[in-house]
Amino acid sequence: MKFETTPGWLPFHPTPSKPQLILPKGAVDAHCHVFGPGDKFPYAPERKYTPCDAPKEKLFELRDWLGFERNVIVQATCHGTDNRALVDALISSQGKARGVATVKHDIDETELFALHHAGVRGVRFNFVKRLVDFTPKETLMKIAHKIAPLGWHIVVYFESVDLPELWDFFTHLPTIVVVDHMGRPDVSKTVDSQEFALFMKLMQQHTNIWSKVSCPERLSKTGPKALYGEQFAYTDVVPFAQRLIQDFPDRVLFGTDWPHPNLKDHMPDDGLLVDYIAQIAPTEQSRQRLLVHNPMRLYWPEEHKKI
Ligand SMILES: O=C(O)/C=C(\CC(=O)C(=O)O)C(=O)O
Repeated sequence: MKFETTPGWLPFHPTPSKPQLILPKGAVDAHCHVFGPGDKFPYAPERKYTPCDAPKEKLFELRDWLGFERNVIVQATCHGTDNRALVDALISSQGKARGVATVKHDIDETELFALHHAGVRGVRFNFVKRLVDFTPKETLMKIAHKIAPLGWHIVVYFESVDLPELWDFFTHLPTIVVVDHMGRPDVSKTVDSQEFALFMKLMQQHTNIWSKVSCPERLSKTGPKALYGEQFAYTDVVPFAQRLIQDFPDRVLFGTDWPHPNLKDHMPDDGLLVDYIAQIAPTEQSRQRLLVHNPMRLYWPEEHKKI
């Protein structure tokens, strides 16, 4: 099937620069997506946007160019609960990718085992209203209890203003919970604002909750943008990521978010996004934890034990 992208869709950067930052050996890009290609893996009828194709080959090329060794591929809402593109990418990665799927509450054991076998290690619950229709919390809790025995975790994506309402649900989940993009703070408020303090409290009180310190390009209001060689991009987001890395060094992950769906303003140079990591994790030790130790513990525990 042929798909028209959402009007104004920004395609991923065609020629990312080579990062100046040399990533540690074994670095994991812990948040990225594959889209389609639509003629092989059609986009879901219930989707809220139609992206440009971003196939596995491009993702793996980018992984090698940027200096990552592995990917965690996260199911995006444009593919709904059809995980075929994700599974195909995981299988062709030859063990270098693990996945986070989106599943229906009535998924059976055989389907779950097949996903596990392909490399899926978690499910994603998306609460961002522009991206998904509402699913009752009881339904999500049912899924949570179904996947918990597999040792999987749950990735949650929400807007910071919705955290108070979601608090009880999150804190009753039976697995590790990974929050996408720092819970999307409003970075025009300070890192000490009530809003971010609530997120910090969530992390302090619940040691099963982790955070991705990803997506400065989505959260930044004042830039500067990761374009044209900028080595100090998105400075308004840096204090938020720094605070999380400092206070919870063993529960943070970083991902590029390639191919950056739904950006309206600009498309970052992924090489410069990698250089951004030097601002939030300035020491080799902090980068080792953020990019190797933590994601390996969560996604490749069997190998992590050997490191
Ligand atoms: O890529 C991301 O993490 C963020 C997205 C897309 C998304 O999450 C999805 O479609 O599932 C966004 O904010 O539009």
